[in-house]
Amino acid sequence: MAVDFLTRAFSTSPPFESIAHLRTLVVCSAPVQQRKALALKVMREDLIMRIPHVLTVAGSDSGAGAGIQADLKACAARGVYCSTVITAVTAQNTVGIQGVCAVPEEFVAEQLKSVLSDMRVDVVKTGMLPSINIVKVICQSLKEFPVRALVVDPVMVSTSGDVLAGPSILDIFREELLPIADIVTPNLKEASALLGGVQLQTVDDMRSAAKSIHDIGPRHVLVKGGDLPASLDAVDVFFDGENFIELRSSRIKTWNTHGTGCTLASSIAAELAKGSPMLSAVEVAKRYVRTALDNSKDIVIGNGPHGPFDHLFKLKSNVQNPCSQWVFDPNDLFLYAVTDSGMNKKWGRSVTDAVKTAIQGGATIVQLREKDAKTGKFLEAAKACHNICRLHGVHLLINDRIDVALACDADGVHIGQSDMPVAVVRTLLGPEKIIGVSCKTPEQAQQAWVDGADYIGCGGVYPTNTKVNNLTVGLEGLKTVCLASKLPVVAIGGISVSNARSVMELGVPNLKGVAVVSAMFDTESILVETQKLHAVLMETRAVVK
Ligand SMILES: Cc1ncc(COP(=O)(O)OP(=O)(O)O)c(N)n1
Ligand SMILES: Cc1nc(C(=O)O)sc1CCOP(=O)(O)O
Ligand SMILES: [Mg+2]
Repeated sequence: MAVDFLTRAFSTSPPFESIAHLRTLVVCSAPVQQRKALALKVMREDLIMRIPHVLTVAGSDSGAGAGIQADLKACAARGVYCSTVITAVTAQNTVGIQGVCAVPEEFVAEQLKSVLSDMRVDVVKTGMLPSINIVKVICQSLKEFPVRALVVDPVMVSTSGDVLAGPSILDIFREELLPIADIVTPNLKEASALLGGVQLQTVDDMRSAAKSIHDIGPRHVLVKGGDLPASLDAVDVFFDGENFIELRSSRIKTWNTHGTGCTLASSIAAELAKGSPMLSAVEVAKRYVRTALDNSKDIVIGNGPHGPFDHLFKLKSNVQNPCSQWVFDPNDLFLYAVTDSGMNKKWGRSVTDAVKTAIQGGATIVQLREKDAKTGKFLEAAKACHNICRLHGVHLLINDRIDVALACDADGVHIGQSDMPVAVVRTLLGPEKIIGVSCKTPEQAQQAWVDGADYIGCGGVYPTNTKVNNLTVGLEGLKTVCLASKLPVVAIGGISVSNARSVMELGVPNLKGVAVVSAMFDTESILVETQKLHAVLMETRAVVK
């Protein structure tokens, strides 16, 4: 049925506008005598609500910071179902591991069969695997019951330094488990052990290790650099067999890091189960772990040096859609439309028409900046614009108003230096939402990165009438901020068709686009002016590249 449905879907013409529209088109395009049966099947599919499912195969941590318990909490937080196969029971707390009791491999096999033969598991994630035979049993079960993806966290040593799987396990990891893994996520010690004890001290070493581990057989490798000297940023190296991607973030200063490895791997599994591509899954999982750590700095549980953190921090604040999968791409900043209620009023347009036309003209991201709107009207407009943006695959951000962004489940917010602090906004919105911050200086840009923003808006590049008393930083100021920024930058302020080229020709790699208000919305034709801006940007992109 699924294949049949997809075949029809992709041969559907004209293009469908929504899944509901597509389903109707598919049913109507079937021969008359098949339509009723097809409609019933489609309705039944609509009614069956499948929840993405991760099976974790790992050890139990009695302290509940890591292992099976961390996996269950992470999956719950990320909105997927998690079943469990327990490979070992540990007596463990925040001080260390007091005892380990491995589960006999026959009983691991029995648990695997129970789950895999009955439930539709999307992704399997492995953690602590205390014996060679347990690894064999897992590989065998996965042959018998294939799943969509296998995430291997090659757990060997706990945060407290206790050994959870000895060197004898390495051969079977290399020979049987890694070759069937979709991603393996070693930390520096584990990567070194997998490669026979090579020294890993720099990011270049991590790249070589990622490549060598990839040669063993997994499709993707994430070498986690958390153990690099604490003075450096946190860097993980992702390798897909062709490209290396350094995933950098500032370090969160906290002792509560017990269980981060398990949580990251199960969060990656959760995103894969929802259908994310691998790099997006890794990025979202990293952001989730980072936000959880940031929200758990003050927790005190136990007397040991590394306490657990709060996976379910979101329960303390607003709950967002856990199944959203759409990750921010800095290139979305290319042509950034920022609305203005005064301008729409002047030209007699609704904000929804203005947004729709800007997107038709080539806007790649939209911000609702409705300074005069009352809250109720703003929310109404935001909901309507969000529907339009979703339909066109364009992110919608809300200027200043975190409450409105939450209420309409917008993709994020843009805030200024005197608005709510980024870290607080991040807690309110969660790890997946986009946060942009206005910055005029290198110091502000650095702080935005440390606080977990996604991009910065830098201006005014030129004088503007849209924002009163706005300081103009000029092209030089923009360049200085771009060079100091670890985040992508969008330029704003007085930018139009006549000067957009000069802005983009600064040629700084993290300057990703221009944000425009009046040159788009204070015009007779939003469509024509947006198209012109888009064309200029495309030309400069070709030249700068
Ligand atoms: C993309 C982008 N950059 C900068 C701003 C300005 O934000 P802020 O400093 O909060 O000023 P107001 O827009 O609230 O007047 C922006 N909105 N968008
Ligand atoms: C909203 C805003 N922020 C700025 C900043 O410098 O941070 S300049 C600005 C107004 C941009 O409007 P226009 O494209 O009409 O000049
Ligand atoms: Mg603001």
